[in-house]
Amino acid sequence: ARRRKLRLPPGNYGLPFIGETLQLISAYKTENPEPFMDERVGRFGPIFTTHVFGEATVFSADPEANRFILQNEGKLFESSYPSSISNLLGKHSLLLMKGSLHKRMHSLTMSFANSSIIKDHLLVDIDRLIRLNLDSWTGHVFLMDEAKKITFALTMKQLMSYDPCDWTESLRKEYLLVIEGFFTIPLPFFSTTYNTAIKGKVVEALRLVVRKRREESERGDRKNDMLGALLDEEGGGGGFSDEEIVDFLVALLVAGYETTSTIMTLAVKFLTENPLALGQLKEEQERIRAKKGELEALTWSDYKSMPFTQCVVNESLRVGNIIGGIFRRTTADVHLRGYVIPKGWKVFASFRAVHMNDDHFKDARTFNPWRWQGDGGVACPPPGVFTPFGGGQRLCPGYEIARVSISVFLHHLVTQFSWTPAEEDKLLFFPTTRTQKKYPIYVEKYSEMRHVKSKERIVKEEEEDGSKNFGVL
Ligand code: HEM
Repeated sequence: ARRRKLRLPPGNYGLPFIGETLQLISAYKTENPEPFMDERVGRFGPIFTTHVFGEATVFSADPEANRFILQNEGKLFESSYPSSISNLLGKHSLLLMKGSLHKRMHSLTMSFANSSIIKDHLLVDIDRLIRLNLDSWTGHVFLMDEAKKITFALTMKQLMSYDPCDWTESLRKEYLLVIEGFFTIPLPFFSTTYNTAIKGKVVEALRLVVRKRREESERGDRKNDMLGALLDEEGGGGGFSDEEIVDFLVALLVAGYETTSTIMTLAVKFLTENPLALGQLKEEQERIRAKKGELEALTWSDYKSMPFTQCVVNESLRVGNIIGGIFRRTTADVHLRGYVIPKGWKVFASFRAVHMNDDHFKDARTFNPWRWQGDGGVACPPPGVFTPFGGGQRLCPGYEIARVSISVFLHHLVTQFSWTPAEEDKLLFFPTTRTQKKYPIYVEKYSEMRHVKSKERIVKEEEEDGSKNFGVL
């Protein structure tokens, strides 16, 4: 038999140094970034080589290869983030940890956010905090901004037991500066020092929280949140410094903030554009609400009886591609689907390319939640085909919390409000997936439509409320 010569995947390196970076970026700045992958997959096949962000990189648009990459984390591959992202996250974040420390901390985070914990106590707060946010909606709302407030409130509660207050709101504003500063730099992969300066304030605020909680914990006062778990972990032989704990918390905040809030926004956008799907989801949610009192919180069994909503969440994750793929570096020569990738090379497993491929999802580029309807539940595609939360040792520890938060949000939104888009808004994918105008909508609350009040009553209430509304000005 002829010996097959092992070789690098075929591809183009583009211009010296910048390679094909500009082509990649300009594709992702449009509503339809697919051609960048399509052209290369068409010419070279689903595994090809390119040169982006200063380095030769093997791209995979192949579900089996993606699965192999995810499953061999820590063996043949390790996660590899550009220095700008490492700076943003801090080196003690879960995303940047490696080896046995990563294993231990990943499972600690997973166990903190697993379904029995959500069922047990996180769900009540998720329900309450989402409702609290929606209570303030009137008239014109930027959905993306509200979704971000919600996500921040949920995360602050889950990480360190803080309810929304002036302090959390000012922390959120500082935090926004960090994140927005980071993502408005045109080439985030090259930026370095800018973020560290503003990040300082967020870090400083959290350091005070950690110090206080450490004292409380030493006095035996323990709280049942992520920070509590990190402080307790010390007993397990770890002994994290305040610095390490703060880094760890900030990275959880970063990882969950944009992702969850963007999916909330996109799900609403997709539903608005698909009245049939919205109608079916609304019917499902109204059926659940009809069995409960108006103010009663959703329970785990309510959450488990929303199959169509789960189809909508899946489909929003599939089409939204919040995390388009993951970067890795080979730690040995890797044989992959007939090619060899040398040790030390960069690899990008594109989830987006698989999610948007007609071979794996019929009419992949249309939003169709019904495609997820399986026999008696939500369909489950073959391994490597649907990976919005990654997989393997770095599977997103927030995946269940994210799904629950989005579902609870959709429940309260559709049972309490009707809405119309205030402006046309479109999707962009660079530097992150988002809508251009933060998805502005006009909302109307059903309860206000149902119980039409008498005019005198409204005038009287306004008089009573007057001092409250204007007192602060
Ligand atoms: C829709 C929402 C979300 C999406 C689409 C998402 C997606 C992902 C993906 C694809 C990864 C894998 C990264 C890799 O392999 O390099 C990941 C990791 C991670 N996610 Fe999420 N995520 C979401 C929400 C959250 C939330 C709410 C949290 C916070 C609890 C969170 C925390 C993390 C952390 C800490 C990691 C790093 C895990 C590790 O490296 O071991 N994510 N996420």
